[in-house]
Amino acid sequence: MAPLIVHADRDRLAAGLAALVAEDLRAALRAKGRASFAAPGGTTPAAFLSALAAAPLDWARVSVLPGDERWTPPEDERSNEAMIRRAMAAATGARFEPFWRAGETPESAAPLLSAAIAPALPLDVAVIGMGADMHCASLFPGAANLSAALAPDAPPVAAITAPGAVEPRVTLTLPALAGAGRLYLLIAGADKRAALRTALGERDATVAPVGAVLGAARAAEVHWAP
Ligand SMILES: O=C(O)[C@H](O)[C@@H](O)[C@H](O)[C@H](O)COP(=O)(O)O
Repeated sequence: MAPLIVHADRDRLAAGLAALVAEDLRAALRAKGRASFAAPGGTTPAAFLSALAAAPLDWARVSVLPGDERWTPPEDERSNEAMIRRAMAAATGARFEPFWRAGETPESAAPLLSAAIAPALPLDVAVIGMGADMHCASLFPGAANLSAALAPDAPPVAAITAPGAVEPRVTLTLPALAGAGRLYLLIAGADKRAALRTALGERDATVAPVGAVLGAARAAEVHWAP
């Protein structure tokens, strides 16, 4: 069971998790001379990512990739790549490895991306968000291809589209996320804490993908603030 760390407020959540992740990345740099970090999408993580980017790190040796991407160009405000680059602008020299590929579909890009990120695996750190529907990354309940993306032998990146989604997506799969040296779930608000409680009691991985990912993780923590 992943421990739940409760922070007094969202500022302390962002700062506290950033300090932990920065130390994880420094440890990887000391051990291997390089590090890899999968950043969360959505709206919650911007403060965390900005605080992390301000940490004194040799960012030129850190690969930063999105945990998932809405399949839209980085010029689009919905792009996770754009949000991550903006929030992490202070991480001078960080090696961003975006998922968006012009001229490709999620289906055609996924195997290319699996091959491209292979040298960065296992990830040193992955941080994911969660929706009230118990998805994480783009592992959405009810999505076509979800079971394949949750399989222990899934390739690192899969194409996946949530029912009624604005756009198709690509996502890191369960083995890529769970195989990270450190996996952190970053959530805020009472609704998500309640959804997490439900997810931890749900045995069907396709109903609660976040529960399956946390349950399979090498080392996971949940960080939450009201
Ligand atoms: O592209 C996305 O939005 C992410 O894939 C998604 O998993 C996100 O992390 C959660 O939905 C939480 O999003 P919020 O932080 O906006 O609530």
